Amino acid sequence: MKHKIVGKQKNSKLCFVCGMKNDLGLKAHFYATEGQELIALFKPCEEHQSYPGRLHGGVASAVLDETIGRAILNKYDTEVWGVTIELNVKFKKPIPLNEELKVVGRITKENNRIFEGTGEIYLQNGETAATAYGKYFKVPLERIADFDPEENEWKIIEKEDDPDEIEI
Ligand SMILES: CCCCCCCCCCCCCCCC(=O)SCCNC(=O)CCNC(=O)[C@H](O)C(C)(C)COP(=O)(O)OP(=O)(O)OC[C@H]1O[C@@H](n2cnc3c(N)ncnc32)[C@H](O)[C@@H]1OP(=O)(O)O
Repeated sequence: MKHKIVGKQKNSKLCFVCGMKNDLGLKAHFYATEGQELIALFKPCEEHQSYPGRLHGGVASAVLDETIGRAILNKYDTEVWGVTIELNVKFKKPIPLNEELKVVGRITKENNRIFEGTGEIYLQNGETAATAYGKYFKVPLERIADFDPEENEWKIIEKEDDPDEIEI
């Protein structure tokens, strides 16, 4: 299925998943789709392994968590932030290193205190490697972190190969 991309989310400086200056991080890029989903693209490397050649399940969980947690920004931009209070991940296939992976996340339920969502990691052959359900507590950003957007380099990072559509 082709997903039309309607926008790109911002990256940060040091977040493990989206920090562009975190040398051990995933440096994932996040694209909002026409269908109100969010797609993360990232390429794990050797430092992200568990068994040799296999992505660590905790790292897979981290990227699923952030993709679902960021999907709320498609709707509210930066007005609503959440902290994860529950994450349930199912690992269905080994996830390889050194190849680009796609993660899709979406919000499935929301009220004034929490939001919930689901997500999946897809292998290059289209198989679903992991699925997740996450629950998030809405917290104002100033209660989550002492966050200065400039200091934390919170900005859109444009790449020459930013996609107009993503096929999964
Ligand atoms: C510009 C910025 C750039 C940023 C840079 C880039 C980053 C962009 C990332 C964005 C995407 C994010 C994706 C990753 C997000 C994380 O990784 S966040 C890190 C992991 N999570 C956490 O640290 C959360 C830790 N927990 C807490 O801080 C506190 O438990 C909470 C959630 C704030 C709640 O605490 P509280 O305000 O003191 O409230 P409390 O009375 O304890 O609970 C309130 C209610 O929630 C319920 N509750 C609390 N915990 C739970 C639970 N685990 N399960 C079920 N119910 C619960 C309680 O039972 C209570 O219910 P009621 O009794 O009122 O009915």
